[in-house]
Amino acid sequence: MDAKAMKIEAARAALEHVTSGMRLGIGTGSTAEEFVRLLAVKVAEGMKIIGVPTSERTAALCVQLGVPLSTLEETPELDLTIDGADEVDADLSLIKGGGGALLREKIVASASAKMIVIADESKIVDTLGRFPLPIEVNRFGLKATETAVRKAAASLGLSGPLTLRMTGGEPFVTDGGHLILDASFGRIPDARALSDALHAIPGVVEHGLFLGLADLAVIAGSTGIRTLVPAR
Ligand SMILES: O=C(CO)[C@H](O)[C@H](O)COP(=O)(O)O
Repeated sequence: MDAKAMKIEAARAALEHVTSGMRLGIGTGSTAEEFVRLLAVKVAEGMKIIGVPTSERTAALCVQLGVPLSTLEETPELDLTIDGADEVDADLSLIKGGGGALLREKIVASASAKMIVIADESKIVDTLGRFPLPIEVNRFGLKATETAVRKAAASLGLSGPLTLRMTGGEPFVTDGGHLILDASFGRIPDARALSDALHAIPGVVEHGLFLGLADLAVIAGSTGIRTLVPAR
């Protein structure tokens, strides 16, 4: 099975957790997009759901495929969010934000009674940090925020390149109008401590550590699907 086929299988298995009447958070990224495609088929067959997308990109795909949408203003409490991840550990702590949607993804997941992560097995890690940690920052005071992030990381024994995410020669701008610093700190032994330290920096809008949010991971591998629950 190639990577795309694994993403489709993970999305298909997660779809079994969706029932008619649900208010659904809908993630961002290539795996989440496979989920949207399969969900659209169910909707066309009569399944009644209302979706809250985690990005403009996901919203556009849902509109194109006829998946009914709402907003968190209209629908502030959701039953289930299904989203991809860049890394998943045994506690179902995640790194997210490879697609730049981490802020809305975290808001939507936090508004949901349950979060299911869908991924192929390449995303499983022993310790978070192989994938650069996305940190969404305000444009104002970028250099000062960068310095503060370096100091916060250093206080936890972490260091490494902090790179402003670019696209087409310009800084990448999130749906919320912010910038992203990708932090290549390597292994993050205490993700909670790093999360707290980053949240204490005023210029940091949000970061891609999703701790205690995922309830179930549906992981597709060459030998089939396995589900993981948090080891915590
Ligand atoms: O967090 C995300 C977007 O902000 C994505 O869920 C994450 O990057 C995984 O994407 P993909 O399914 O394409 O590997």
